[in-house]
Amino acid sequence: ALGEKLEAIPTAVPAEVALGRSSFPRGFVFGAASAAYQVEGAWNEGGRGPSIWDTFTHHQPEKIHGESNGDKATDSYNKYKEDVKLTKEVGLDSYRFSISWSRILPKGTLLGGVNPEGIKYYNNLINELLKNGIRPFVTLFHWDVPQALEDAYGGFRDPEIVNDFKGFASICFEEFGDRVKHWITLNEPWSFSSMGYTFGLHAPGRCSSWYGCTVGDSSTEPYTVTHNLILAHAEVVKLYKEKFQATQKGEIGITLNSMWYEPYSKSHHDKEAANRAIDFMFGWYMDPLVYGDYPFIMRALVSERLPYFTYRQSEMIKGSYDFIGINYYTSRYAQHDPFVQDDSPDSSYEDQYVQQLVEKNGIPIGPLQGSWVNVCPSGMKELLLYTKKRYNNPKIYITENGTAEIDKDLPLEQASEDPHRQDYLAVHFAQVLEAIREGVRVRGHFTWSLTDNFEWQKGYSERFGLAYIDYDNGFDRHLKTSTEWFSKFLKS
Ligand SMILES: OC[C@@H]1[C@@H](O)[C@H](O)[C@@H](O)c2nnnn21
Repeated sequence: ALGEKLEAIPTAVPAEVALGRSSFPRGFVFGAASAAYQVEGAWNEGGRGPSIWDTFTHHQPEKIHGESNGDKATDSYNKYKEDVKLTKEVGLDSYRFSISWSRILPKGTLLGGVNPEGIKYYNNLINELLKNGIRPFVTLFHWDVPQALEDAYGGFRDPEIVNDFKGFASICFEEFGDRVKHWITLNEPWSFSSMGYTFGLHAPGRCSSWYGCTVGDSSTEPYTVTHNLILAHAEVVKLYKEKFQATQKGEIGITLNSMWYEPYSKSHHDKEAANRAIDFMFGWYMDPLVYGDYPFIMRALVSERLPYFTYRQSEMIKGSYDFIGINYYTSRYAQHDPFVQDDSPDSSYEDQYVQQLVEKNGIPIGPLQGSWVNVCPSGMKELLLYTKKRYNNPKIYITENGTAEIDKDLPLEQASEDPHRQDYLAVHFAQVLEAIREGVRVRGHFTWSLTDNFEWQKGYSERFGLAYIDYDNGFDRHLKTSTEWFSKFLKS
């Protein structure tokens, strides 16, 4: 079938792959994505209050490549019209972006006051998109907790944040819901809780001392933070469905990231390890959303460190989505990591007893692009089929999928050449199409990212954009060569 043929040559897909958009179901949405802290800049302009990412990059600069930060990012706060123009030039249907919580509520709470300049900025962005026939897909939370809430009660470590997240969401639904019809509550709760609280590599930079942090506990905080994220998500969905959906007629969901896991060997133990790996990354969230509680294997292995939902909470969480957003980039081998006698609970990562490997017998699971994207298109299809089978075939948007190149300070001409991105997208489109033909209800695909941007702990060293940002020359935007193919694909 189409998928196999393309997958057989994952990095040399001919550009004329007959995979035009017309192969996809009518109405399938092709978009590109971004996130507030990674693109806006203007960190202390227009009334914006600080977020934990401003604090993290300013106070722990050594944790970020080149000690860089998102103070200016790609200056999208001032250049958003250029970004909308790029989206239109490529021929995309939709632009996924996130709203900066502390730009709308500088103190994080409704009581702290709404920032009118923040409301104005997002109205301008939404109106510019609609004027150009581009559909806004809006993420409410893409990791940028207002610092004021971190100071007041520890952010997502405290259930009080559920009410403040509801307050933020209610303002967004009221102010933008007449034009925004696709809402995502959270982006990647796994990344926020694991990178921020297990490994301490992302804001707020908390983890156990043996992971190198001065504050935090990798064995408990990721579970507490995840618990409050899930409750915050479900309360906001309840708010939208009770107060806004009937009149605004939009849809609301959540974005979860997951790798796909292949057993390292055919052994029973490694097959079990692959199941644990997907449960500790994807099931951690999908099981509560579909079945009302965490995966059994997590209950068994994490035990008293895994919080409980009340019956009412469980009922509220179950089915709290119109769609599931899936962010897929790459896959890993899963190898059983045996129990040892004096095992102490280290972290939400060690709790799964899985070695996640990139290579088997010295051969990578897929050719490496950027610093961590091993091109493994079959993993996209496997994850989609798994979601269909295990979680009652939900409506799905691929809310992120893309690849990167390491910044080599090349001249503009060379830096804009990205045949690897053309190959990457073509083979992943093929896998999505295969999954759709096997009954998976995929309704759209968003490429990460529209432009190069602030890549978190990697700073500006890794470029994921369809458009190149020339940080040395006025932050000019230049579409990369892959978009020549992408535009043809979207028109054919
Ligand atoms: O690393 C590239 C991108 C980040 O830039 C996004 O902010 C994040 O949602 C994500 N998840 N997986 N990969 N990504």
